[in-house]
Amino acid sequence: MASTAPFAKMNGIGNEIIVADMRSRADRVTAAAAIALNADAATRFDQIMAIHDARTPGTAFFIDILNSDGSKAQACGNGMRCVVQALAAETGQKTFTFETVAGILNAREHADGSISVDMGTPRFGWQDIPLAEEFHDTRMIELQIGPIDAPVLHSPSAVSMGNPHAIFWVDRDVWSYELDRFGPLLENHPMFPERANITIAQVTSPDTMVIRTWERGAGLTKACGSAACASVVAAARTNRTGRSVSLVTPGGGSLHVEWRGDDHVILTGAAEWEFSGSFDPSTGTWARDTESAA
Ligand SMILES: N[C@H](CCC[C@H](N)C(=O)O)C(=O)O
Repeated sequence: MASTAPFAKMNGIGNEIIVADMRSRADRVTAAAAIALNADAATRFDQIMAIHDARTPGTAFFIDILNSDGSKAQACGNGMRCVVQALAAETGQKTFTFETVAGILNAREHADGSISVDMGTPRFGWQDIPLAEEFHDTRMIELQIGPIDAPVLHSPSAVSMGNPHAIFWVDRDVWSYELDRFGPLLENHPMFPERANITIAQVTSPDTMVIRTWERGAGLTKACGSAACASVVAAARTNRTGRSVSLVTPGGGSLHVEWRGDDHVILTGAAEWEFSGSFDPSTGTWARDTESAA
């Protein structure tokens, strides 16, 4: 058995996050540990954000991201805010430079407690997302679900925010779609060789949007930060909104996304600590800290 590592159960406007402190150790959180933690109602999560020692000069930490099915994710905006809040509380520092498999990213905690994460630059090339077929223009790709002559969802925009996203535009309330039924089919559609995060988005004004996301490797979640970023970028690219948009997510929380003139996408929102404990990164066996809140 590996020695235990501290963790904090947190959430980013309802996106269920475990921040694991893997500093000063060489092992990684295993897929088996992720699956075991997710099987326990008390530690059920959408992503584990594992903080490792830096491996590149100029960065403070390397962050490894796991989905609840044990697979790896390249980006997790809501989880990054939880990491920032945990590290800011520990160190008093307000700005951080992280490395993930998708590259370097900067984040900052503001005086009001909200946190902004620079999610980097979006990519639109079909090979970058990736898609299985060549599409010259990924603002709208050919993909539909439901009856062939009356599809329920069709013609999504596709975007990479380091991870693959498809955004289906809808006119009706996002709750009126059976995302729990269509999500798994679309996530695993042959169009997406690395699977995809599936979002339905209703634009409500040039600077507001409501989204619901079926996450790759995690299923329906209360919020998905990279999907919020992908949705705003795709909405701006298709002239549905401007480049600065507030989003409402199923957790009831709100996120703000700005696609800056320098092409970087900035995600801003809250993060919340729930309880702390320690766990075995190889098996997922865990215990709550006795002084930790319920
Ligand atoms: N909840 C995350 C996204 C996780 C994406 C993950 N499901 C993937 O496999 O790409 C967020 O806030 O950005």
